Amino acid sequence: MTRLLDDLSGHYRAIIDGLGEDTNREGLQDTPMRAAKAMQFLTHGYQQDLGDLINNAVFESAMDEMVVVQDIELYSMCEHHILPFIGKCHIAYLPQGKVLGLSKFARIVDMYARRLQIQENLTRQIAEAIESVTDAKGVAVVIEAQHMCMMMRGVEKQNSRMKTSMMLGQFRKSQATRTEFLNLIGTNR
Ligand SMILES: Nc1nc2c(ncn2[C@@H]2O[C@H](COP(=O)(O)OP(=O)(O)OP(=O)(O)O)[C@@H](O)[C@H]2O)c(=O)[nH]1
Ligand SMILES: [Zn+2]
Repeated sequence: MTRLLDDLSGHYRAIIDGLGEDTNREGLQDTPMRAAKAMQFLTHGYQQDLGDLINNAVFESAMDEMVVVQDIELYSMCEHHILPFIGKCHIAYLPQGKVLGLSKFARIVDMYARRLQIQENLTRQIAEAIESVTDAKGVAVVIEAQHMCMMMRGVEKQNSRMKTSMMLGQFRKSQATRTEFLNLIGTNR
C-alpha cells in the first residue's frame, strides 16, 4: 500500500511538473502525496471483496414482494478521462427466501463505483452482484448520472444526464414487474 502511494505520488509530481508548475512552491509541496491518497480512496473498490463486504448479512425471510432501495448516492470515475461521474442508483429485487442487509446495497454500489468505470458496466456489475448474493427471482438497477467529462470539457453540456438500467430475471421477463419498479422510483415519465 505504501509502495503504491509512493509510486502514485511520484507520478503526480511528474504530472504537476509537466503542467509547467513548480512542484516545490509552498502550495504544491504536499500535493503529490495528497492527490495520491485521494486517488487511492477514489479507487478503493479494487481492494474490496464481495464476500467480506456482505459479512453474512443475508437473512431468511418469507417476504416475496418487491423491495426497492432508492436514491443511493454514487461517485465514480470514468475510465476514459479519469474524471468523476456523479449520480444516484436505484435498486430493486424480488426475494425468494433471503433478504439482504439494507446497508449492503450501498456497500455493493460503492465497491464497484470506486473503480475506473463506464456507467453501463457499473450498472451490470451491481445487478449481478446482488443476484449472486441473494438468489433473488429478479434484480433491477437504474443509475442516473452526470459526467464531468461532458460538463467541464469536451462538449460542455451541463444538463444532460445518462440513465442506464439492468434488468435480470423477472424484471427482464415481465413488463408489469418492470413498470411497477420504474413507477416506484419515479423514472417512468
Ligand atoms: N457509454 C459511455 N461513454 C462514456 C462514459 N464516460 C465517458 N464516456 C464517453 O467516452 C467517449 C470517449 O470518446 P473519445 O472520442 O475517445 O474521447 P474524447 O476525444 O475525449 O471525446 P469527447 O468527450 O467527445 O471530447 C466520449 O464520448 C465520452 O463521452 C460512460 O460511462 N459510458
Ligand atoms: Zn469521461
